[in-house]
Amino acid sequence: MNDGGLAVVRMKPLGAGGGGGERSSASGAPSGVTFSAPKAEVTVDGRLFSYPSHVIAPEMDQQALYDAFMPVNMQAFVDGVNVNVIAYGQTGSGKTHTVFGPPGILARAAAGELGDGVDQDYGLFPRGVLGAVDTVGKLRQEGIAAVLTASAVELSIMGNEDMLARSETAVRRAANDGAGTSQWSSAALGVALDKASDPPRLCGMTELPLDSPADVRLLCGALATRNTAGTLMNNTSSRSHCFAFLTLRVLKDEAGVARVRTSRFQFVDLAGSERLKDAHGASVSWKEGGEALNGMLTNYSLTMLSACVRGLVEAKRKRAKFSFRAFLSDLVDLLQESMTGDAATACFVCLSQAPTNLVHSKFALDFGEVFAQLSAPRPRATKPVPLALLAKQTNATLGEARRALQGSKSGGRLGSRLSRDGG
Ligand SMILES: Nc1ncnc2c1ncn2[C@@H]1O[C@H](COP(=O)(O)OP(=O)(O)OP(=O)(O)O)[C@@H](O)[C@H]1O
Repeated sequence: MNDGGLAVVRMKPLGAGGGGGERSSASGAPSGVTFSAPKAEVTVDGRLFSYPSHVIAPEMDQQALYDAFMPVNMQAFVDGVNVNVIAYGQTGSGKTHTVFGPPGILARAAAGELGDGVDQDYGLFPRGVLGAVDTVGKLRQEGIAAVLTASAVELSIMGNEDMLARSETAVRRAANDGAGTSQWSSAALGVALDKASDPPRLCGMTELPLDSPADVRLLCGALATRNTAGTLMNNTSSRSHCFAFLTLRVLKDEAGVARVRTSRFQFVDLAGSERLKDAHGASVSWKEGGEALNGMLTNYSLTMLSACVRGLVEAKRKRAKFSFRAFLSDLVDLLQESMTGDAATACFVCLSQAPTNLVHSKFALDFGEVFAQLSAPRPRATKPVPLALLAKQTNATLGEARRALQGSKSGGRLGSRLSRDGG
């Protein structure tokens, strides 16, 4: 495994659960989906897809998946390269399972039920977090100054939500300390996209320093607040795109100048692509209307992503100019580095074998096919920034934040472990 996993298809086990389309597979109906892991091929409804670099058989467990694809990407991250791990696929096909684990696992981890080590059901992210914490500990033992932080953001129609700030509000509310009684609003916890930075970055989100098992539990608790809802296709369907970030800052001495190199690892659990009729039924009631609208707009951002990838591949073929500016979607901006090849990238197309899902399965494989034609990754380590400059910028940001908070009702009280990210 040395390409990091640019075009991987992961087959969901027949009848693995989740409701909806899987029921028919569980009952043993002919599925119309065949695959060969050794040949890395999938056939859906008679159409052969032979582009995948790997086809993951349903019996491959979470540990084996991590071992096959993640060490090379984790090493790149530690070496200063930005990395994106993306799960794409129709609703209920196993994206959240791949990135985070089965339903409820993060809440159990947050409650301390799973201990401080790697649980067998953990997906790529919790495993990556524990691996990164371990690595940073080793760097520190070698005398290298390194800081690892985590952030988590949901991209939804209500705006981009800071999951750590939201969960802290929830914790305060539960503790009934009187500080967090208001409902969430995007104005209070929203995270903006800074398009001026290169590449575009989310800013204004909480960064949680990861130093101890308690920090990892806090992070799991924040991710467990993911916005999910039951649909006809998945009992616990994620209704948003979820970005979980690890940021690593390492202090280096270069020719007598102290510099900080920053690399970012984005774990991306995309919301499911779905046909509204399949997910919500032919007649959507008022009660379900909000969810259906959410699904429609989520599909819109996925369509935008797909159009961008296709446009870029076509522009490269014709040697024409291409600009990301036309695509009005934070999702596109945040994944830009994967499209240009500047970030190390693993893309997992998750696939259901259920006969009722054949059309969706073909859509998902179509996306993977185009994505696989993007530039081969040629990731470079990010450029270290002088520590003095970073300190100046951070102080300026803190000053602005203080001024903005002056007079605000809450006084900007945040938990002692949380700090606001300046960008
Ligand atoms: N490889 C797998 N092994 C075992 N169970 C799986 C696997 N993939 C998915 N499942 C199970 O199938 C169900 C649906 O999966 P999951 O919620 O991850 O789908 P999803 O693609 O994230 O859906 P949505 O887009 O609707 O959020 C879950 O119960 C999950 O644990």
